Amino acid sequence: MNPANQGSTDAVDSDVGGRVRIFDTTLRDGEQAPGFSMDRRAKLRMAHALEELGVDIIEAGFPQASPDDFAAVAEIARTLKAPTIAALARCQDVDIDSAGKALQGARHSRIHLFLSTSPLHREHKLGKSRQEVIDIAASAIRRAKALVHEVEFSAEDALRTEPDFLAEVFSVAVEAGASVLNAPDTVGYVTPSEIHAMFTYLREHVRGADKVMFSAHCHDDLGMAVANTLAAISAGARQVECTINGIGERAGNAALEEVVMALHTRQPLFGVETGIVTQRLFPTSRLLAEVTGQPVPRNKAIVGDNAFAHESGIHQHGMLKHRGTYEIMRPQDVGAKTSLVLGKHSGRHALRQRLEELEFEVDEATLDTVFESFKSLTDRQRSITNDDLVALMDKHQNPNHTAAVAVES
Ligand SMILES: CC(=O)SCCNC(=O)CCNC(=O)[C@H](O)C(C)(C)COP(=O)(O)OP(=O)(O)OC[C@H]1O[C@@H](n2cnc3c(N)ncnc32)[C@H](O)[C@@H]1OP(=O)(O)O
Ligand SMILES: CC(C)C(=O)C(=O)O
Repeated sequence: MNPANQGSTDAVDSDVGGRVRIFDTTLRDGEQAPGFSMDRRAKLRMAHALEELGVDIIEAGFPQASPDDFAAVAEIARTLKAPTIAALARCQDVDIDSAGKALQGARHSRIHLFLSTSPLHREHKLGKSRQEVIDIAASAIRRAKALVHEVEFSAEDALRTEPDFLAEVFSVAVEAGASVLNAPDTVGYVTPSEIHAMFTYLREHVRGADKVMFSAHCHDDLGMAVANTLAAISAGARQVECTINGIGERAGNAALEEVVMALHTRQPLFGVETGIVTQRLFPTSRLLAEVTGQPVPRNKAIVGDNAFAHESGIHQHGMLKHRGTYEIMRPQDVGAKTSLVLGKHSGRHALRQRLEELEFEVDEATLDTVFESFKSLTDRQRSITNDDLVALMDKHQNPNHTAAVAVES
């Protein structure tokens, strides 16, 4: 086993910074959302890409969900070398045994057990008392522990659970052998200050807290999944569960690329590192879009087409003087490129720069004239290509040339 991948070996201490483990659940929580399911072949392709990206743990699926998911987890477990491979299981023997079997070939294996702890879920979903929840969790952890290298226990709906009861469930989970304790915000309900307070409380009140790793798993129902994940890290979480492009149940999970680049870009603020090869973020995002057939929204942070694109003249002028005026990350650090898109909002500086790139010599008078034609064209056309510019210049230089007329019509 590679100690660097083992949850129990890295005691949590937010005050001294350290390494945050990236637990990718694109292939489990991500694929649970309508429209995102992946078959075994798609999962294997994504798993290889996630390994290249440098994630620490890949949650490959839920083996009890279907024969194909069992096969996908088993194949990923057999094939991948570096990351820990995790499989989800309810606290039921059938799920645990199935997960254990699927993970048999893995170099580093983890069963991820979950059981609801909030009053609402205890009463309406499980119909179990507090003590029954504790007993079921403990016996499931013991069973799982015999099958794999390590066990993660998730208290489903943790952030709506009474803190003292949650601390008790987690304390028993540690005694039973869990080495990672995940407190998910299952329904994306809390705010950053609330999740910070919960993780601080848990680290102070769980018996054996110093021997385990605390993990955050945040959903985006109120658009706070990434902010909440970062707040949990500030409170000592050293594993975070996230997905490529933020896909996942309902409004999704915390987007891996956003969490990682926030930690990277604001490193002095958070004082932690990840093992992510950030240059692989963009290609991995695009691969997911390809295998699921779900395009990435243009304005998506980090990996959307517009994340490093500038059309406004004032911004383009700033970018041409110093890219730091309008970009806080280097696009090449996430595997993307900057683009200055010419359109309705562009100004003379960007137009001149593009014309010079196209090897036109542009004096002020030419620029003024061509700029006027360019602006009229943008009222009819959303973006302007190099061919359009060549035609505009041709019309300017050869007013009687017929090819240029098409541009104006
Ligand atoms: C927060 C999360 O994301 S949890 C993960 C959710 N993901 C999924 O559900 C995807 C995969 N799921 C499936 O394919 C199916 O739900 C299966 C195969 C796991 C189970 O199917 P079924 O046996 O038909 O049960 P169904 O899904 O209708 O109901 C859930 C059952 O699990 C029980 N259950 C729910 N959570 C847990 C848990 N953590 N531990 C033990 N039992 C649980 C429910 O009480 C219910 O039990 P019941 O059948 O005795 O009433
Ligand atoms: C299984 C758990 C971690 C989960 O997905 C959730 O609570 O959202």
